[in-house]
Amino acid sequence: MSIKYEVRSNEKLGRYLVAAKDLKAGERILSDQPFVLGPNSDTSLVCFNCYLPLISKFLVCKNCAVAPVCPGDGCPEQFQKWHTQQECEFFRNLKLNKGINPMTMVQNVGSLLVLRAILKRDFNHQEWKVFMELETHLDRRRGSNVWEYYDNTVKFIQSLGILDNGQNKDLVQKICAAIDVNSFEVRGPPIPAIECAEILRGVYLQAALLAHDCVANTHISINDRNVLVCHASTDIKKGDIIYHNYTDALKGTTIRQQHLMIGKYFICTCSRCSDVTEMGTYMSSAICSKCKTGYVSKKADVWECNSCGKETEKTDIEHKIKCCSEKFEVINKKDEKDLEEYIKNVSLVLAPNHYLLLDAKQRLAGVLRDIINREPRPTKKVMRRKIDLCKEILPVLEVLSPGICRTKAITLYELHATMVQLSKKMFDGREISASAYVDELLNAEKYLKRSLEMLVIEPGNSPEGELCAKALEEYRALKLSMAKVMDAIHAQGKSYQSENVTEVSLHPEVD
Ligand SMILES: C[S@@+](CC[C@H](N)C(=O)[O-])C[C@H]1O[C@@H](n2cnc3c(N)ncnc32)[C@H](O)[C@@H]1O
Repeated sequence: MSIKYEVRSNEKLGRYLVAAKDLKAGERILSDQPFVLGPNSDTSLVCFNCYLPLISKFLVCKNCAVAPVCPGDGCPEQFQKWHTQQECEFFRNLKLNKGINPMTMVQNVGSLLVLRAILKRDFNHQEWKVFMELETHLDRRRGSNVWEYYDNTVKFIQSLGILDNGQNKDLVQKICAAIDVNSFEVRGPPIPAIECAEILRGVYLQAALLAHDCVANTHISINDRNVLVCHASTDIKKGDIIYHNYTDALKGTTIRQQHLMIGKYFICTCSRCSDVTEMGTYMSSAICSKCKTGYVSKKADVWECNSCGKETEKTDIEHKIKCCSEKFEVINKKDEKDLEEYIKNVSLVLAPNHYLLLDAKQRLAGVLRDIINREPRPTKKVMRRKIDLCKEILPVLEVLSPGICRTKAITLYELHATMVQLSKKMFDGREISASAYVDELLNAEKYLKRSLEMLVIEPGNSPEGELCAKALEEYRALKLSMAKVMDAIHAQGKSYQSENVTEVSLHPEVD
């Protein structure tokens, strides 16, 4: 494989990756095995071998008699195993020499990742050296709350007697810092029956060098063997910096910056962070209380309307946003009515793409999807509402996550699915002609194809990979439906003529 990236370094970013050649959207840039993978520092008990949660009971590894592992038939075969022979031997010696017992491990599961990183020192010296060179911001952490927070981990590791005499607790703090600053969130194995997973953290030594931008040009996926693959999400020119977004693209600038400062110790100065309109989305703005049409956005210490120019005291606007945010915390986010009510009220105060509204709209689209899938005869009103919500969310995603984006792919898929269902219902009810039905299916096909273009790079065995397989099936079914309707049109001696209707969600609401 030709070289896709080079490592550079500068004062501002430290080390970072640049494209060594022109890269096309969807092109694979790198693939990386985890240097270390494990549970979060505040996790509840997980199996040391496969990372499934251990809820009520567990066994201990037969060989070392220390590591807590899955009860019953043991860890499911298909999951990767992390309690290595070397670790097992290490625990066995600890038990023999220091009388360590399984309860010590149960109580310190949050320090397992750090322990596993230290054990790498003896078994993979080269990788350990690279790990130790990662950015840690140790001086910024020294004496802070996070330093204190990891005191328990320091004490636990010291109690195991694995640090050489000359090594002080700074080494453990450095490992904690290297993990905090450089790790990626990794989905643990799917928990049987409840279809969700523990969130783990993994350090990937190549991917750790990716610099951050709030509008990234890469797409990261991690498969069920925990291999990280980084694709270009847009075309990247040779010499351009390869960026990953360390934070959530669907949050406003203040929240993203807080997250980056607390976890990664820098102030982001990207084009989105430097633009009060957040690239024209007005994602953190409120509606102007004077002219009622403009959006007020934060400009240094005041908030200014983009239409009438009125300046509003920072405290006034920030109080309003805080109220909307607190209200969002307490509503039932699985309830259609609560979400609709919230959207209605908050739309009077905040700009239409405000991140709180977008969050509420995404959740409402999910609730409506469940209703549509559950009900034997979902109403057209519900389907139209879901279509409208997807169409409101997509343009924002298009701006903030250009090119390949997981949320966009899922939203496009959902949009297509509901368009197909709604147009079928209307055609079956003789509310639209066969040609209008074909028009609708063609529109849905466009969304589905765009979704598929993004989903194909997802690992086959991930939830998105499974969605890709489903979307492919639906693509075939859609083609078949269109062919059948066309045949029916021809059988009547007519030909298909596009009616160029606007998409069905905009038709008058008749149920
Ligand atoms: C995951 S590491 C990236 C690799 C790191 N530059 C190195 O040399 O090891 C994250 C750190 O890189 C730096 N960094 C990444 N993106 C940045 C950006 N957009 N602005 C400033 N610093 C950034 C910060 O120091 C951050 O804590």
